Amino acid sequence: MPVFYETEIASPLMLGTALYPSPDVLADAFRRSGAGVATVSLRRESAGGGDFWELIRELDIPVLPNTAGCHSVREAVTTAHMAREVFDTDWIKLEVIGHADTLQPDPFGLVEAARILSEDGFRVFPYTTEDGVLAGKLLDAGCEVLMPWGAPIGTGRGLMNPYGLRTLRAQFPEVPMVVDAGLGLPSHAAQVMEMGFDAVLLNTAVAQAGDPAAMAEGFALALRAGKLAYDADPMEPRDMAQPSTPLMGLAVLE
Ligand SMILES: CC(=O)[C@@H](O)[C@H](O)COP(=O)(O)O
Repeated sequence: MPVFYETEIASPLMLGTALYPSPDVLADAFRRSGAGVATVSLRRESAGGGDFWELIRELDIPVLPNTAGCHSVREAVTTAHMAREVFDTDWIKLEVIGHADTLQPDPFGLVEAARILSEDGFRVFPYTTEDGVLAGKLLDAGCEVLMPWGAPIGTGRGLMNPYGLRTLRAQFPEVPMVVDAGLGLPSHAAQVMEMGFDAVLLNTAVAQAGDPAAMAEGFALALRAGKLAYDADPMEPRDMAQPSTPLMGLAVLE
């Protein structure tokens, strides 16, 4: 199972806690999928109050607070400090949004905030793009985990740039990596694991499904299938057809 900052988590499924139709549905989705980490937003916690925190505590899994909605380094750093106090963890999923429409990360702000927070003892999980140069800068800034995007948050489009993600995975084979955001279907999660990534983080695809608990379980099964396939050393695709049935014993027609 994936290890992040010396902590092994019970499942490669990291699940967000926003957008569910009710707290009971949220709890069902977590239980049925056996998700390994719950991501929470400080803003959500502020709005939901003590009941929400109680619900998360009852899940009894590690909590990864995030700086969702932060558009500047200052805002993200301040939010991370507040989250550390509220959730009593030094883990922080760092989002510094650079574009209001696409919610694309701001690479410059992200690196700066990652450095400030790492120096202050945070264990940073940066939400980033699949850019390998940016990844190297984040590692230099103190990050020991990377969270490249699959597609923009909330789109459910699956992997926009599989080639870029594969390249990133190959460039830093020892770094734990979580593909975060934009996944819409369990098959997208299987694809991530087949590429050798360690985990996925998703929210909208489960929370907005007609049956969130069933969809969460579907993702959990797909992650397992993808990981099994990756570990089983899959065949290389080839261009030319090659018969899978031996030709020996074939009838000869004159
Ligand atoms: C929950 C959380 O952290 C989101 O910001 C995350 O990026 C998930 O994205 P999707 O909602 O697209 O799965």
